[in-house]
Amino acid sequence: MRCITRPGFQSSIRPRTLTSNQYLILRRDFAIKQHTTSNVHNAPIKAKRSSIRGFATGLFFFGTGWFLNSHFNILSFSSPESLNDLTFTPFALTNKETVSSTSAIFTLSQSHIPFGTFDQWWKKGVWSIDIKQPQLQIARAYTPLPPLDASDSDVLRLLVRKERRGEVSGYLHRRPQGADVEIRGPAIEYELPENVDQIVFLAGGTGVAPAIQVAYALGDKVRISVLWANRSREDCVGGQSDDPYTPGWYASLKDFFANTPQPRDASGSDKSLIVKQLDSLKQANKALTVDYFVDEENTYIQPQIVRKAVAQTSNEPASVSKGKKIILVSGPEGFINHWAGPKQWLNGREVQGPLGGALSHMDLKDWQVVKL
Ligand SMILES: Cc1cc2nc3c(=O)[nH]c(=O)nc-3n(C[C@H](O)[C@H](O)[C@H](O)COP(=O)(O)OP(=O)(O)OC[C@H]3O[C@@H](n4cnc5c(N)ncnc54)[C@H](O)[C@@H]3O)c2cc1C
Repeated sequence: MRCITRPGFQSSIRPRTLTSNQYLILRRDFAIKQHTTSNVHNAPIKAKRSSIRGFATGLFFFGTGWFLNSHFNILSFSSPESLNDLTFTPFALTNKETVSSTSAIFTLSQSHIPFGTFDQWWKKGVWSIDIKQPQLQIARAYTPLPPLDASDSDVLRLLVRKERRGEVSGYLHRRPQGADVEIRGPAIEYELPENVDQIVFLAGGTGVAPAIQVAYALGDKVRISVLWANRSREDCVGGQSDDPYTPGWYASLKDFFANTPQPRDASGSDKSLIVKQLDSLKQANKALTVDYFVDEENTYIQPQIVRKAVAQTSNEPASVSKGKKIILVSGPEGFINHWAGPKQWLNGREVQGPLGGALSHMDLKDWQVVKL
């Protein structure tokens, strides 16, 4: 191997004993340096003074900036505490409401958050924020639930399932009330097109949160059919389907022998918080329907149910329904894969990938499918 000496290193291999010529050259170098540097002996003192002055000036500007920012929020663009999609900012966990044995709604707020921070986001479509687990330095996305009324429009309410051995969901469920939680975002997951007029939403578990966002964003303008599947009834207590599904003879027979629990009627106070929010959205939009499917009750979303939902919402005369028709699929990976096929990774980004799964075998005509 050839050994190359880099120019910067050449001075370090200068011979220890100098010839008279070399000695003269060194002296000349020293003389030139002395000539070009005025008052060499005072230089360290001057440098020290100017660095103190620089430090004091820096301190003054930093202190003034910090004071203005913290007292008047003048420099909000540089505030380390304003919510942004690059750095994490602390929010306080102000409330935790149990929904079921595995999920809860967490309310996160910040006392100085500017009024109306999320107003624009509620109109866009589906959006999320990231929550950080600080010990492991990992983050996961969560989908805020729309406000119940004007009083909670500047807080974030998140429906979070506690995954078995899940790092971030477990961390969040362990946080005591009043503790800080670090947040980044918001980030748009799916922007609703302008001219949408029909939506069928297939939601699995906490995948109902984006369905609630969409229903809230569209108000009473659009026909929406939400088909919500859960493993157990405790996640959707009191949820009554608008179009009750009649199980086939096989499921009925299985129910009979397996003593399958039947859906309970629930009074308003027994209803799960999510069912209550869906009910209040239905009050605001008479064209919103919700159907509940529960694994432990042997009710599942079936292809014929999706076909029916698509046909129902398509029954408008062509002159009335000119807008887009969209099927949104949201939930755990397995749920999305089953209905629409897996998403794909392209150049480090997750993209839709081709339509697969059960929906690819249906004649969906002009319906567009979006995987969330
Ligand atoms: C855009 C978006 C929005 C979302 N919105 C919501 C929402 O509103 N609510 C919600 O609850 N979730 C939501 N999620 C899902 C959420 O981001 C997390 O993926 C979820 O909370 C699990 O994260 P975790 O860190 O708790 O689990 P992870 O630690 O990532 O674990 C995930 C799963 O892998 C298993 N696992 C982990 N380690 C091992 C191991 N060593 N061996 C075997 N199994 C293991 C765990 O048991 C768990 O089931 C959303 C996801 C996205 C992408």
